Amino acid sequence: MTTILDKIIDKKREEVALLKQSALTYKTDRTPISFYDRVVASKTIALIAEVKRASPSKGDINLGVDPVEQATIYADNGADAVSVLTDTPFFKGTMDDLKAVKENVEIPLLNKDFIIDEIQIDRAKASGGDIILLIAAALNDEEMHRLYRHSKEHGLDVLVEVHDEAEMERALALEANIIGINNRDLHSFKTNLAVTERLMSRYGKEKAIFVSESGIKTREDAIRLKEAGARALLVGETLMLAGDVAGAVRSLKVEL
Ligand SMILES: O=C(O)c1ccccc1NCC(=O)[C@H](O)[C@H](O)COP(=O)(O)O
Repeated sequence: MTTILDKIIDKKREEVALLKQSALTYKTDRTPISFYDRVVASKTIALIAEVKRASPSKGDINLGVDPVEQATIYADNGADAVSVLTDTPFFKGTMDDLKAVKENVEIPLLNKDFIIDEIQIDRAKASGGDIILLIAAALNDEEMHRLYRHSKEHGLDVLVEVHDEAEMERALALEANIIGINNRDLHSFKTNLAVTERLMSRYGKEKAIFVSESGIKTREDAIRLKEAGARALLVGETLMLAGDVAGAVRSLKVEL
């Protein structure tokens, strides 16, 4: 059965083909900021706070958001990284959002996109990204290894995202040091924090930093995921819809 991810990746292939045809090159000598080091040093659960205008599961979430204003509130209230969704067709984000946030915020930035080719990694780094995302469900082993190596050679952190045991085994075989467990089912779009609990109980917490992703709403959720062994949380919709964004960020930063 075709998932939304298959549709997104089909569109991404067109985007990558156009990028490769263009005369643009993505060279930069900047040194990315380490998210991994920040998490290891942190005494609280780390928070990756996301700028997310829209999504396939929810449609429009917050189209009027100013990414710089939102990211500044995140950073000023204790977020450890900002995730900027740069996919346009499905999430209504842009690479310009990432560049603008980079100019104004000093914590690490995750270029949240659907990476299938090295050129997107080079573009991410040149546009201010410090972390890139590799989604196990979208890549075969050869692609994951090649793209992981390319990112590491360029000094970037890599968040390797998994949904189930089989993908977790592949991420661990890669020796990924940051693994995201996505609580969102790609078929039904339903989120279930028990996915993190199930995978964390099966795989040793020592092998990587585990980030619980999607469907996180409250401080109680953060405590539950910390108790399951997660060292970091990735939160989008809850923060994009919060009346008090600063308070929402602070409430998720639970002590380890
Ligand atoms: O959010 C979606 O609808 C979605 C659908 C298909 C693939 C990816 C999707 N989201 C990307 C993400 O990983 C989330 O934006 C991120 O984990 C934050 O989730 P949330 O806090 O539930 O907004």
